[in-house]
This record gives sequence, C-alpha cells and structure tokens, in this order.
Amino acid sequence: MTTAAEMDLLLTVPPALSARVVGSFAYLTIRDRLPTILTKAVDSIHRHKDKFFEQHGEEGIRAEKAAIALLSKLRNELQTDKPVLALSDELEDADAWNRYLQRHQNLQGDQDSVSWFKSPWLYVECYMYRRIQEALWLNPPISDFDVFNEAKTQSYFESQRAVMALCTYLEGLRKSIEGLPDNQLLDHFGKLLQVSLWGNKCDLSISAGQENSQKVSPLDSLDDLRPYILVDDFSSVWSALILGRNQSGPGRVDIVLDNAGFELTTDLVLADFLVSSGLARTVRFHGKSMPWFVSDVTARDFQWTIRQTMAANHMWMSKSGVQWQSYVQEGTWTYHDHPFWTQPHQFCDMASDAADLYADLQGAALVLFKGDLNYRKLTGDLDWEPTVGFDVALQGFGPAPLCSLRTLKANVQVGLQPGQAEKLSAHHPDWMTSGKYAVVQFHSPHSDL
Ligand SMILES: O=P(O)(O)OC[C@@]1(O)O[C@H](CO)[C@@H](O)[C@@H]1O
Ligand SMILES: [Mn+2]
Repeated sequence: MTTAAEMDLLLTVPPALSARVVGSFAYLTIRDRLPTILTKAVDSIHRHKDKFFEQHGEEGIRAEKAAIALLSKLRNELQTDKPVLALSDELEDADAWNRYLQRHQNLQGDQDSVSWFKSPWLYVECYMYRRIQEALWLNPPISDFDVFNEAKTQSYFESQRAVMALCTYLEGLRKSIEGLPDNQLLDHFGKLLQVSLWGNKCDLSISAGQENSQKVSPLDSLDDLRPYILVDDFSSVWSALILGRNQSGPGRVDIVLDNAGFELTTDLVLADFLVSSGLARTVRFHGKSMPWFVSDVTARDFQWTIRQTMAANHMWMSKSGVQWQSYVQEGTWTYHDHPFWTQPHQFCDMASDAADLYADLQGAALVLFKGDLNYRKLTGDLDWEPTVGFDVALQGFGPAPLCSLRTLKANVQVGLQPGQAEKLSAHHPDWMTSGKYAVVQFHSPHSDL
C-alpha cells in the first residue's frame, strides 16, 4: 500500500532515472556496463583459483565454482530483465534490503515486478553490488575475497608520481603552517579541495595522459580545470569552517569517501591539511563495508593505502604515510563504515532509515560528500530540472553544513543558472557523463551560513 505521504511525494518530485528510458545513460549502464563488470568479477575469482586451493584445498575450488555460478546466474537475470529477488544470505543488512524491495514493489503496483530495466537505476545498480557480496558470502571460505581489489591497487600504483607531488607540497606546507594567516590558509585549502574534487575524475589521474612524465603535479592543472567547475560554492565551504572555528574552536570534518587509489590519497592529503592547519580538530572518514561500485574505499583499502604510503621509497610520501598512521593511532582520524552507505536509499531517507548515522553526522562542522554516486543519493537520482535548487533536490536532507565534491558521471545535475545546461548540451552533448565537468555544491541547514 502506498501511504498518503508517499503519494504526496510522488506528485511533487520528478521520476527516478531508470533504464526504462531506452538509450538513456541509465539504460546503457545496465545494458552494457554492469554485465561487463560482472564478467570481470567472475574473471577475477577464476584467476585466484590456485590461491583458493592453496588456502582451503578442495573446499576453495568448490567455493570458486559455486560463486562463479551465482554471478553467471545474476548476469543472466540482469540481461533478461528478470524480477529483482530477495536476498537469501544472512548478512545483517539483508532484512533492510528485502524491506526496501517490498517498498518498491508497493510503489510500482502489482502489474510489474521490480526489475533491472523497469525500476530506479540507483536501486538496481546498488543491488547488483550487494548480490556480488551475496555470491561470496554464501561460499564461506572465500567470503572475504574482494573481486575489485586488483583494479584498486593498480590505480594506486599508477598514480604514484602525482601522489609524490602532492606529498611534497604537503611537506612544504607543514614547515610553514604554524601561524599562517587565514588568507593564506584559504589559498591552500582552495587548492587541496580542488585536487580532491578532480581526484574524482574517472581516469584516476588528474594529469590525464601525462602519467609517464617526470613532473606530474595535480596542482599545476588546477587553473586549466577551473572553467569546468559548473557550480563553485567554495567560499561558503570556507565560511562554514572559519565561522565554526572562530565561534567554538576547530570542529569535526566528516569525509564521505568515494574511490580508492588516487582519489583516496587526495582526500587524505586534504584531511592532513585540515588537521595540521587547525581548521579541523578531527576528521571522520566514512567508507564502505563491502566492495562497492568497483573502486569505492573499504576499511582494507583505507589501511592498505596508509601502509603503502608509509612504505614508499620517497621521503615525503613515507613521511606523510607515517603522519597519517599516527593520526589514526591517536584517534585524530577515525574510519567508519555504517551499513547505510551500502544500501540503495536516497540520503533524504537517512533520518528515518539510519537515524543513528544521521545523528552522528549532525555533530560535524562540515560534511564533504565525495563523488558521483554520493551526488546521486543526495539528489535522489531523480530527473530534476537543472535549475532546481540544490536545497530542493536534497528533499530535507541536511544533518550539518555539507558540500558535494563531484565530477559529473551521471545525468542528474541541479543548481545551474537558467540557460547553462542548454548551452552545455549544445557544445558538449556528453557534459553530464564524461567526468570532464565538476561541481563544488554547498548547503547548510543553519541560517547564518
Ligand atoms: O561515485 P563515482 O565513483 O564518482 O562514480 C560512480 C559511477 O561510476 O557509477 C555510476 C555508473 O555505473 C555513475 O554514477 C558513476 O559514473
Ligand atoms: Mn565510486
């Protein structure tokens, strides 16, 4: 049964992006991209067959075969638009997922089952990653296997030169940071925020195509990239930090992480700057509790990245790594992976469906949401007019002053000026999905910001 409140909402908000619209980005993702990702996941499991045998004997081989069979079945369900099935594992979030399925079935009515090409894109795409986890979870000896691990570690190693440049910059900053006036802090914060923003570009290196060069510095590209920032609320982000610091001392900044590899390193560099400059007292990182959307950060990726950076054969990189490790050890930095981040909900559902997480975020002076998927969840992944305000699209979500740092890789965008989207479409038809454009978009629930 659809409740009256749900009916009201249905009448006032636009429809969800969905593969129902043949030829749309959602349609092409589900038709082409997701099956390829599943094929790669199968391939990764298969290539580790010998390792599973070494670790678990025949049981490892059985698990490998069984997990592959489940993933092949999943790919077939997806490609033939079969109904979305309830989860059959006993992970702690399974009930929440199954309730969510029921909720969608109710909204959709009885005629059609919730299915890959007919239901909201955000939901079915998240569901695919959860089903990958189910296939592994049902085969205990290999439950912990991360099918995306190789891709993530490779992307870290490929971006080494850019990371060295960033850590060298950070070292220079550390030496002079004490007593730096606010106007200079603002300048450095602006740069490192943009590096973290462009770290979200899908090609992992923001100095694209130059990764063999000797002097790849992400900081050198910032001026050239600036025209591609479609909404730039940087000054509001700065005000949120400074007002808080001046009123009650440096507060807590939360970073809702996106991808491992280069992007995570840019986030760690930003977090290091926030703490060492006194703009923040603590930083809470929020990551995923299972492998997610191929490259998203898990606890293992987070720890691995810090360890690798410590072990790097580069003085300032290893010094940064050691510093990061001590932030973690002393509790200045903490890592959290609430199950809500790997559920399909829009963030406007957080207050009711993950009240503990919402209350937790309310303690932050600023929450940075990294990346495209977080933007889709902030805006509900709905087919908004691009001139609709960010605050409207958030549909009441606002635990604390928040900022989305996102390169555009899905066709939802709000908060643009009248005519801006039309102009972009005329000159760059793929502006919403190419990862070439970006936004720094801010919202505060407090009236003084
Ligand atoms: O959140 P991220 O890492 O920036 O991007 C996630 C993403 O690759 O996945 C979806 C398509 O599969 C798109 O929303 C987006 O392009
Ligand atoms: Mn991601």
